[in-house]
Amino acid sequence: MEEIGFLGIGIMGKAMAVNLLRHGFKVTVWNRTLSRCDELVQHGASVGETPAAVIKKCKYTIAMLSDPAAALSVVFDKHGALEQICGGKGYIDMSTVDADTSSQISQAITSKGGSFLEAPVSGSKKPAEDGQLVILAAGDKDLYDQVVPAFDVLGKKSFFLGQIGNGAKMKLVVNMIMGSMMNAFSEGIVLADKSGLDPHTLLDVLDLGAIANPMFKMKGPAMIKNSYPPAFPLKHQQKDMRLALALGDENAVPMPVAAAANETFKKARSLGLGDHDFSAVFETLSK
Ligand SMILES: NC(=O)C1=CN([C@@H]2O[C@H](COP(=O)(O)OP(=O)(O)OC[C@H]3O[C@@H](n4cnc5c(N)ncnc54)[C@H](OP(=O)(O)O)[C@@H]3O)[C@@H](O)[C@H]2O)C=CC1
Ligand SMILES: O=CCCC(=O)O
Repeated sequence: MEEIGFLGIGIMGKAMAVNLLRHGFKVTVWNRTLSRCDELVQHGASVGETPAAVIKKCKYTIAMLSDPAAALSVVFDKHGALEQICGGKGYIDMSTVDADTSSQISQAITSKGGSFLEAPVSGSKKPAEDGQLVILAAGDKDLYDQVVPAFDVLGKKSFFLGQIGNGAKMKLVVNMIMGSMMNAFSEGIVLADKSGLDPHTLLDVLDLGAIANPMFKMKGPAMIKNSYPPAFPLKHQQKDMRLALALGDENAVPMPVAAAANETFKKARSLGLGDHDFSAVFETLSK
């Protein structure tokens, strides 16, 4: 494959770009806080001074940015991706955003002759480091076929879900379920503890039953120790609950459980826990 551009070297972007470099891809990176690119240079990356400079250099550019405002800013602002996008170039936004944001970016890119894929991912820091993400792509099928070699490095499975918006919606549905589950899990740990049970035994019992899952297994022991090293920042989980609730609103789907979960994530943000892992929502219940 040609050289790949990578915009956004946060928790996920860094792990994904390093993974591409490890597998022999040439990668040019950009990050708003440019100094965060230094570590990538040590892994063999080149640095672009602006998103436009990266697009100019690379046939394909991936973006992995925090939220809709960031995704739009990197495309539309001065020295943004749109300034250099043209026929023959592909832009792949892997950030978690809503379908409307993705459509706006798609329309802008394609109106300049470029091709566009949205491709949000399921899986967190460790799966990103291990190339075990689940990729939820939608948009330009030709571009999808061209970037499969990169997706094969980044993920264990890619889905092509059809028209723009379907990847974004699938991702929001998955994260809405995850956020609600994290709240129920947190309540369960607190209930076990306060009613005189050993929370570690609860984890063992859960792990042997029908609701066993990697999230409970991975995060439970740290939560019991009130430790929340950020893999998936809580502020991003709350953003995803908010966007999923808006999708529910558009489609007249009642979501009382997700709405309650969103409130606890908001409460956690108000307590200054936004940059902790989303499992820190536990703090709102255990205090
Ligand atoms: N962490 C996870 O487990 C997962 C995260 N996601 C999604 O992936 C995306 C990235 O997440 P993650 O890496 O965890 O987040 P981080 O907060 O670690 O990184 C966010 C990135 O976005 C950049 N950014 C933020 N605002 C702007 C802006 N206005 N203009 C330009 N760049 C900006 C940051 O730059 P700077 O360094 O300058 O702040 C940074 O590169 C999010 O959409 C998240 O929901 C999806 C799956 C899993
Ligand atoms: O968007 C973040 C997803 C985190 C995960 O799937 O573990």
